[in-house]
Amino acid sequence: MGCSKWRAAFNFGHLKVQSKLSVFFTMIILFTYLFYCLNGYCDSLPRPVYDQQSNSQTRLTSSDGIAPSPRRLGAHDAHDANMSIANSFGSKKFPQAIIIGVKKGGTRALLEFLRIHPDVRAVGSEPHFFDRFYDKGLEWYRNLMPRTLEGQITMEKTPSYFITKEAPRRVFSMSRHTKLIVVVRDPVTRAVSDYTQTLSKSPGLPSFQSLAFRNTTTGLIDTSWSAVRIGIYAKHLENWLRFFPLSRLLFISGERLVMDPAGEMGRVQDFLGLKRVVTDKHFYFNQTKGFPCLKKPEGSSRPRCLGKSKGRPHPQIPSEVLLRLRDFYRPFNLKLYQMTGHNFGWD
Ligand SMILES: Nc1ncnc2c1ncn2[C@@H]1O[C@H](COP(=O)(O)OS(=O)(=O)O)[C@@H](OP(=O)(O)O)[C@H]1O
Repeated sequence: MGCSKWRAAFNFGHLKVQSKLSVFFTMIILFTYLFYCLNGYCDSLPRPVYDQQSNSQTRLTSSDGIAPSPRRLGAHDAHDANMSIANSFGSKKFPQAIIIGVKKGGTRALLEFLRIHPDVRAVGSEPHFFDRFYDKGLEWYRNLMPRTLEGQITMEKTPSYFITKEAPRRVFSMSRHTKLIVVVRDPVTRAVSDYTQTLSKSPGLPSFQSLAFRNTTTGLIDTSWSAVRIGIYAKHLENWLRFFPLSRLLFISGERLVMDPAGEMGRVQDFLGLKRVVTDKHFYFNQTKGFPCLKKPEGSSRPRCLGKSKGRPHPQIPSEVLLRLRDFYRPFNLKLYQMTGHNFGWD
């Protein structure tokens, strides 16, 4: 009985076979569309550019800093689904600006602060293309980049580029117009910070002083220890200046980035030709962490500080060791001040 009703409803006998077929296919398309909509896939329809831009600001990354991981977001998951929309628009470009150093200078803080700017899109993790993965080729590198819309800047940060001999030539051959940002920090504190990081991974590490000195009695510094070598900024900078004019480089003070993040961010935005969108309104000083944190980091509406590995306590190093290291760095620091025309006030 039921079957005959259906038969009657779908009785297209008066139509030609061709018309029957076209009605049949139309219904299949309609049902498929309905099925997809019920499952939430209709969201992938094109959206106005304004939406794409606002979504692009909430992109997630795998950074070790303040960007939340997709799983941690929970209630925001529905919102995340829209992010793939933003990602399917725009195009992947080579970075126009790179934070090339220095390790432990405050490079993560700088990148996370920049990422709240709507015209900046950056890779969350460190690509290490110009030092470790250069043989993978430029297309591999470009594919790592987020999609950008007209007027947006693509960025990445890999602090080891600054000390990599081949990096300046390689970056130059990608584009001579690449803007380079270097976050420098007192080389003595930087060395201790570097040591603290290694110590956290290998608790049995020898003492700082036994690694820093080639000979403890003469006080000869071991420049082959990377924690020391990285801090000879003037030497590394010479390599970059063989390929790039000084005007293509911006030096950010790691100390000022902590004391006055908005001030340093103003300089970065000017250098990148961006509107000064990131201002003091975006920061608050977190007393517990002892560092500035973001009121509203990218991809989150809640205030967030950088992760535990950023801004951690340093082990106590004997003051005579630090003084000896300070003496060692002084001439190189002065050279850096001279080369950059900027006194970082470490001496
Ligand atoms: N806002 C804020 N919050 C937390 N930490 C901050 C911030 N600004 C700068 N810093 C300093 O950044 C240091 C880590 O530097 P990097 O991010 O360049 O390290 S890394 O090379 O990527 O491992 C880290 O070094 P440590 O203090 O030794 O942990 C911090 O001093």
